[in-house]
Amino acid sequence: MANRAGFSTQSSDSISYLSQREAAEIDEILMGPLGFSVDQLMELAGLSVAAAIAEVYRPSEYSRVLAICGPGNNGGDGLVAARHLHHFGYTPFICYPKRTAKPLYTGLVTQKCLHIADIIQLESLGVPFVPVEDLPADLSNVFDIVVDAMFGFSFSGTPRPPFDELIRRLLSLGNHDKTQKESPIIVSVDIPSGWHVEEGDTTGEGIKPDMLVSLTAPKLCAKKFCGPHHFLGGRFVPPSIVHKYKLQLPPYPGSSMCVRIGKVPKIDISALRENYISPEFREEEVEADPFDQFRKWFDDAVAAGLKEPNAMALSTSGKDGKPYTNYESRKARELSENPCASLLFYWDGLNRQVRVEGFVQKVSGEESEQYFHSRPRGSQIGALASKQIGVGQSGSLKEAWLTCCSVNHPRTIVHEQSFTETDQSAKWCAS
Ligand SMILES: NC(=O)C1=CN([C@@H]2O[C@H](COP(=O)(O)OP(=O)(O)OC[C@H]3O[C@@H](n4cnc5c(N)ncnc54)[C@H](OP(=O)(O)O)[C@@H]3O)[C@@H](O)[C@H]2O)[C@H](O)CC1
Ligand SMILES: [K+]
Repeated sequence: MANRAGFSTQSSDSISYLSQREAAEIDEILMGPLGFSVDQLMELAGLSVAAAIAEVYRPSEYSRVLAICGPGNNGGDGLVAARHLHHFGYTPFICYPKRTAKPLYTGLVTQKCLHIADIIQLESLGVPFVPVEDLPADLSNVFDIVVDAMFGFSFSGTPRPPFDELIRRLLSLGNHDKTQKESPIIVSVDIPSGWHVEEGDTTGEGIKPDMLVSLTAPKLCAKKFCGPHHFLGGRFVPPSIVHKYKLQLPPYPGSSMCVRIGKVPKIDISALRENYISPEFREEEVEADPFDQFRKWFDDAVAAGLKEPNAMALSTSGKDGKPYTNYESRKARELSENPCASLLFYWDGLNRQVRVEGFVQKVSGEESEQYFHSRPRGSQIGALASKQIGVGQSGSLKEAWLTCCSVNHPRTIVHEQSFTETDQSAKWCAS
C-alpha cells in the first residue's frame, strides 16, 4: 500500500523480527560468504538513517543534530548518518566518547580503522566533535534532533559509563512536552540504546525514541516501539538471506533507501507549520517587465529541480461567482460563462508563488490540435477517454495581471495594467 508520500507501508504484524543471535548470524554471512565489507554495509545503513530523518524532519526546522556514537558498528552508522545529514543541509555535531586513536598504518583493516576514516571525512567537512564533558547537561534548546547510535544488536547487560549518563540525559528529554519545539527529537539507530535487544524496554524506564530506524530487519525489541515513526533501512539484503531466514520485509519504494513500517501517524493539521527562510524579495530587484520576472523565477524553479515546475492551479468561477479549482467538468462551461480565471504557480522549496489573473480565450482548433499532439501518450488517452475535457477546450490568457510574492516576505508586487498577447508592455507597482 502506498501512502501520501509515495512510501509503501506494511502492517507490523506481517513483518519478521530477528533475535539477537539471528542478527549476528546474518551479519557474519553478509561479511563472510556474501562478500560484503563492513564499511559497505555501514555506508548503506548510515545513508538509510539519514534518509529516514530527512523524510520526516526537514532541515529548515530541525537543523541542529547531535549524533551520539557508541564504540561498535552502531556508532559507525551514526558517524555515516551524520556525514549524509551534513550533505542534506543539516548541521551535525558528534559526541563519540569511545573514539579510538588506532592509526590506519597498523595495516589492520579493523572496524576501528574504518571508523577513523569516518572521523577524517567528518572533520574535513568541518563537523564538530564535542567531548562528552562539554555537552550541556540539558540537551533541550541546543539540538533539534539527537541521533542515538550508542548500541545496536550486540548490546547486553546494563549501560556502562559514560553511556549510562548519556542515556539518562536522553531519558530526561522524554519528560519534556514534545509540542514545545525546544525538546529534541530522538532517533534511535537499530535499537533504542539501553533496551534489551529482544525484550525491549523491560523496566519501562528506558528511552522513548520518536523514530526508530531498524536495519536489515527489525530486531525483536522493535515490537515494543510505540513512537510515531518506525522505518526500515539497509537496502542490501540478498534473496539468499531472505529465504534462509524466511524474512518478510516491506518492499522499498523506487530508489528509496528507507521504507516506513506501520501506519503514517495522524497529523494534527492545526499544528502544521513551516518557517519560511528565503532571501528578502525587494521591490528594486523586481524586473520591469513581469514576463521577465516570471521567466526568471520559472528558470529558478527548473534549476532547483522542483517537481513539475510548470504545474499550476487553474481557478474559474461560474455565473454564480462560485470559484472552483481543478474541477474540470465545470471548467470549460464556466470559462464560456465567465472568462475570468486565475492561475497559481506555487514553488515550494523556493518559497515563491506567482498568481496570474485575467481573461481567458479559447485557442484555435489548430493550436489546440498542436497542443494535444505535444502531450504524452497517457495524457492524450486520458483526454480522449474523458467526456469532460474536449480536445478543443484549451485556452490562453489574453489579458492578465501578475502577482509575484515570496512566501515569507509577503510584499506582493502587482502588475497594475492589464496586458495582452500583442501588447506585452507592463509596469509593476508594489502594494
Ligand atoms: N548486518 C547488519 O545488520 C548491519 C548492522 N550494522 C550496525 O551494526 C550494529 C551492530 O554492531 P556491533 O559492532 O556488533 O555492536 P554494537 O554497535 O551494538 O555495540 C558493540 C559495542 O558495545 C559495547 N557494549 C555492549 N554492551 C555494553 C554495555 N552494557 N555497556 C557499555 N558498552 C557495551 C561493546 O563493548 P564490549 O566491551 O562489551 O565488547 C562493543 O564495543 C547493528 O545494530 C547496526 O546498527 C552495520 O552498520 C550494517 C550492517
Ligand atoms: K542505538
